[in-house]
Amino acid sequence: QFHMIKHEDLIWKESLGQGSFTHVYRGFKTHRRDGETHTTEVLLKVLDAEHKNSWESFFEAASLMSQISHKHLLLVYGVSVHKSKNIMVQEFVKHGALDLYLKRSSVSLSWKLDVAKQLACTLNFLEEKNIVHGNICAKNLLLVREGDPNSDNLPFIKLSDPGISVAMLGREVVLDRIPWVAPEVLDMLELGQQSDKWSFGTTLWELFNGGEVPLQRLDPKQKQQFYERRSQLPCLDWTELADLISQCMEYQPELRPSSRSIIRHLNSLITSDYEILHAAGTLPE
Ligand SMILES: N#Cc1ccc(Nc2nc(N)cc(-n3cnc(CCO)c3)n2)cc1
Repeated sequence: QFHMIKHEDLIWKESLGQGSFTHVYRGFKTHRRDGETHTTEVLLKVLDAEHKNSWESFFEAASLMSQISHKHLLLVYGVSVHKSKNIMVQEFVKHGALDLYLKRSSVSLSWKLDVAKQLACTLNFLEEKNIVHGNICAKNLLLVREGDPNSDNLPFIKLSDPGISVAMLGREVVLDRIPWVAPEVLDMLELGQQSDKWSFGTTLWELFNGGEVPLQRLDPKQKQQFYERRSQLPCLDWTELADLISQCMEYQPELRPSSRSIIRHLNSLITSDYEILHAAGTLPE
C-alpha cells in the first residue's frame, strides 16, 4: 500500500532534528516523467538502525497517513528501504514544527485560536473515520503557512504522522510523553478514540503557552506521580479556554467532549474583547 522510492532517487541535505527512534533530514526526491527529471523538496524521516525491529510500526504510521487524505494531514510520498535504513519520504513543510515556531515567534491570540480550530477539525475528521492518531502534540504540527500579523491571512497547519506506536516504545519513553499521553494509555498501552482528546488538550496548552514544554522539569517518576495524583496542568488566565483544556484532560476518557463539541466551544471563544483586555493588562475576573 506504499509507493516505493528508489534510494538513488533521494538527495540528502541537512539534519533537522529527531523524533522518537528517528532522525529527520531535509532532502529532495527526483522522479522522471515523460523524459523530464523533476525534483521535489522532501522531509526524510529515518528509523534509527538500533530500532529497526520497529520498522512495521514505523511504516504503519506512515501508511495511516497515506490511506486517508485531508488538507490538514501531512502528505507521505512513500518509503525507501536501503540496506538497514528505513526511510519515510514526506512532504517538506516550509515553516517546520509548531513547537519550535512558537518558541521563536510571538503570535496573536486569533492566530492561536485559528490553529486550534484547524487541529480540532482534523481531530473530528479522524474521529469520524474511527482513526486514532496516537501522538498529537505541537512537535507534530507543521506550519505550512505563517500567516502574517498585519494582514488577516491566517496560518495553516498539517498534522504529521504519529511515528512509532506507543505500544512499541519502552516504558521510559512513554513516561516521558506525559502529559501528552492519556492516563489510560499508560496503564493498558492501548490507544482509544478518547486518548487523542487528552493529547489535544495538552497541545492546546502548548499553543497558548508560547510553546512552553509542560512538566519539563519533572523526571519520569515525578511524571508518573502527576497522573497518580490526578493532577492538572497550570491553568491559563483565559478561563473559557482553560475550561476546554481541562474538559479534554479529564481523567475519565468517556467524560471528554466529542470533537464536535470541542469545535463548538472554540467557535464560541471571542478573542477580540479578551485580546484588548489582555493587552491592557486588565483581565476579567
Ligand atoms: N528551520 C527549519 C525548518 C525545519 C523543518 C522544516 N520542515 C519540516 N517538514 C516536515 N514534513 C517535518 C519536519 N519536522 C521537523 N521536525 C520533525 C521531527 C518532529 O516531528 C519533523 N519539518 C522546515 C523548516
